[in-house]
Amino acid sequence: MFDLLSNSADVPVVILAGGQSRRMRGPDKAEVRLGRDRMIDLIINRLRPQASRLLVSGPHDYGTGLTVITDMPDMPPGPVGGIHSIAAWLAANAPSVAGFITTPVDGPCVPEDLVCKLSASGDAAFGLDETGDHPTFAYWSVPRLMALRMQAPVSRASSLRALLAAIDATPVAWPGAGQFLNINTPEELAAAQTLHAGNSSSCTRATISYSEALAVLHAKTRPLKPVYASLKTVAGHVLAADVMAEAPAPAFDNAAMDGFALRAADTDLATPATPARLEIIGTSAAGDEGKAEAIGQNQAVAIMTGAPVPLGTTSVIPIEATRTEGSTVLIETPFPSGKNIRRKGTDFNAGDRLVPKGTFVTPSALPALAASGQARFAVYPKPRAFWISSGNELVDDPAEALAPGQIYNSSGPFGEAALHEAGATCTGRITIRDDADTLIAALSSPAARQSDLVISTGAVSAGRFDFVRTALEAIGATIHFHGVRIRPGKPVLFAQLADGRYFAGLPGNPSATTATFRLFVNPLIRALTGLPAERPFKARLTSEANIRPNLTFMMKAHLETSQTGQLEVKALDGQQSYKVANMIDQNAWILHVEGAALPEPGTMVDCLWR
Ligand SMILES: Nc1nc2c(c(=O)[nH]1)N[C@H]1C(S)=C(S)[C@@H](COP(=O)(O)OP(=O)(O)OC[C@H]3O[C@@H](n4cnc5c(N)ncnc54)[C@H](O)[C@@H]3O)O[C@H]1N2
Ligand code: MOO
Ligand SMILES: [Mg+2]
Repeated sequence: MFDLLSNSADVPVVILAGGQSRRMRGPDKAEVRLGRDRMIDLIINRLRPQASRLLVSGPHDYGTGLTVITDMPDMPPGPVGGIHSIAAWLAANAPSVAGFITTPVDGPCVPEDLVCKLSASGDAAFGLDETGDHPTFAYWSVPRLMALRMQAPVSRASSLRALLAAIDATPVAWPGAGQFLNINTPEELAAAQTLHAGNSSSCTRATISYSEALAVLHAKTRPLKPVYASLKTVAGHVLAADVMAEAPAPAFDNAAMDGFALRAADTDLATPATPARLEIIGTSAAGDEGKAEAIGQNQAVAIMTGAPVPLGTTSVIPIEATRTEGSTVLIETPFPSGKNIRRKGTDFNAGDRLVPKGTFVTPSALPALAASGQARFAVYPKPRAFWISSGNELVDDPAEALAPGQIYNSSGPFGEAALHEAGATCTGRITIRDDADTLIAALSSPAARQSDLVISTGAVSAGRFDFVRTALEAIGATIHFHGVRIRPGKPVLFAQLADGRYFAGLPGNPSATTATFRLFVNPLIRALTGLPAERPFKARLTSEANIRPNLTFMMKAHLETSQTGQLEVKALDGQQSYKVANMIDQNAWILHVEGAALPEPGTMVDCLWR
């Protein structure tokens, strides 16, 4: 159940599903399918990235789990009654909500920036494009609607257009045509099927915030299916199950020093003039079975570090504190009891949880894993990633001289190394020309098919040859987000191919690539391997940071420890995303999240490791 009062800044979006579908001569439009999906589900998918509160105005929730607002009994049937009913419901159930957005259930191409644009344009607004006005795509003011209903009863004849005029709604223009498409007739349904199967490049880009995008990414990502690793291969993986100890460690009482196992009481009266004289009755070395003879009065066993202590031993005296004469050991001062014996089970016991699930296995975890006695460990596999650099201008071979217009592919090599560092394996890397068919072919190559995630660079922005989205849509991928309010890297895209592979479309400018890799691919790899989201750390800013409000900034930065051990960070000169030279000095990012106070030199700022 969602809480309408949790954040009054979020505008609720209500899907209008109450109308009859007379012209379609048939089923409820919410249930009509475009491709495999019901219209209502398509709309919900499209609205999710831009709206945190979705509701349905209609007879029921269509199995979506959304809250349903039904029309008030005293309202005339039709959309106007529906709008008044929503306003009254919100006024009663969510008094802090000032307005709401509506979108019709038969409008599957709803603009991805609908909520952002409509809610930014005053108290009441509606969509307009080259085909005219679209009163079902509108932002409605709750107080104005309530006031209107006080003035006069709602008339059966009134229209949405008249209602918008009565609350002084203003038009908000979208370029082109098609996003406000309404499916009213079988012909329009057929047209929409074509649009759905092909491209929807007419849709403008959503720009959601960094935190919203990260939330979408986390919501869409499931950890990979665990596999088993051996002691030899487990390092670098995340454990998918607790590792329990088979047996206690130490497995037996053993010596912590090279020397003699003895009974401390035999040394009680020792002095340099009258040393204790103990008979050496045997030897116990590491690896021995521990069957050395029990020690009796005035006896000792020569013993090595790690060797089992014989029965009767109360201490192990280091060899340096003794003198030997033939088969006798001489001890000149009393030696205390209980010294230098490592007792069975004092490290861990059988059945102890030695290493918890979710641990990233570093070399320092290996001693415990090895000591556990387990032969195999359930781990999340390293995500397999396929890297595609797109660009007609790109040259991979450094031996090749650049022709006019060409550049060296600078982010391809970065990709392979960064994937490795982030805990993934790179199943392949190719460079392709700027062309949708080539991308589609690359995605179905064997190496790409074997991967859990595909990363492309370039061709996700607004240029004529920026084909990534169109290509993905043509092969039935689901675009989870495209366009995030970040700098650099705003055009970044995150999607899932029809077979479930994740797809990150990183913008082509080199530091937009590295920044979006850090902001989204690193978290994706963490999520695929069951690791929790990473938290930034703080460092003192020692430079200016040229940051504007209303955007999340990733600044190339250099981090170091000051004389006093304080972490200090400076933004590098040349933040422009085409510049690569300063990345040599980059070992961190300054992460300024949209909405936070603008950082001044000397203040603490959030940082991410390189
Ligand atoms: N009208 C608009 N233009 C641009 C926008 C926008 O919103 N509206 N966004 C800008 C931003 S921000 C970025 S970032 C870039 C992203 O562009 P694309 O992802 O479409 O990438 P391309 O157009 O293919 O290339 C951009 C740039 O990067 C160079 N590049 C590409 N790949 C590599 C590589 N592997 N190694 C080195 N350099 C590479 C490419 O040559 C271009 O110079 O779009 C802006 N434009
Ligand atoms: O991501 Mo772009 O200009 O922000 O490079
Ligand atoms: Mg481009």
